[in-house]
Amino acid sequence: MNDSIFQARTQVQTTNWQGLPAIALKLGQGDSALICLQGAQVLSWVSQGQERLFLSPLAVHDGRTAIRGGIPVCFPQFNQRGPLVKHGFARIMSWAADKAQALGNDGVQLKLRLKDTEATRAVWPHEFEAVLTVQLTPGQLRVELAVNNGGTQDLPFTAALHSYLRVPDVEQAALQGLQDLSYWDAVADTHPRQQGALRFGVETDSVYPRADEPLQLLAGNQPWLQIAQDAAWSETVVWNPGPALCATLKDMEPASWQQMLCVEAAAIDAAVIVAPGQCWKAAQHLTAH
Ligand SMILES: O=P(O)(O)OC[C@H]1O[C@H](O)[C@H](O)[C@@H](O)[C@@H]1O
Repeated sequence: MNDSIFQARTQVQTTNWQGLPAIALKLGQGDSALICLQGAQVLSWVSQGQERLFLSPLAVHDGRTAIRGGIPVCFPQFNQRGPLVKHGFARIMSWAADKAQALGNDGVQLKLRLKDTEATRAVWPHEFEAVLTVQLTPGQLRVELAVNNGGTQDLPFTAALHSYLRVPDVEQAALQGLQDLSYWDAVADTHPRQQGALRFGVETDSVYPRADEPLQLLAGNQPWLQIAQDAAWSETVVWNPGPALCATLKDMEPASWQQMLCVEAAAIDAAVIVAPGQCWKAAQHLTAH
């Protein structure tokens, strides 16, 4: 699929990832992204010649299992905070892609849609349309989740953009910007206050309130990524399984925990409620250094 509205060197191609339908975006400047229709999941983002997202070499690709890596969309339930499958059904369903559109001089935007079906209504009795908008511009990836309530009842949900960021070595990484915030350490089940930057090496699973300023992820002492989230994402979840939990995850190599860090834009502590006819939307913005 090449489109004349694009600059000669901006490319949009239908392709596949491990046999699953996918769309590849590439800018004239060289940055690229790969989006799988299963889950509307961004699986790859290459900026300045470096892969910025982690995708497990053992990720399952059977079309019905959650894909380990990239940016899974958790909707309409985060984790096991409700009766639905873990992290909701959106990540294991096939979304429909609109035609890609040009964005500025050298950018591209792709919207993917998921609507209620008989199967979703059977487990979650709501009429909805979720729209994931992926915007790729030089050095930046912006991912927005919108949820439209097409029904006559309030639509309550929790959600997250469960971004798996690739890092050269998580034990040499630091995440800045969450200091002084009180958070829930889900591993210890305690509510401490964050002292300084986050460092990694053991299992980390923590829920922070959203910080006012963008977060900075350092690799060694070098800036690696900036992570920002719109205010409607009220929480940030930071997850790394560490060596012990990673060894038990069938779709991760034992050492994979060293190459990833999940920094998730989340709306989970209180359910979002969308009134009939209304829309909720919020984006996560990743900027490569
Ligand atoms: O293995 P998954 O179902 O993809 O979940 C992976 C992780 O997601 C989030 O980060 C949660 O906070 C973790 O508790 C969970 O283990």
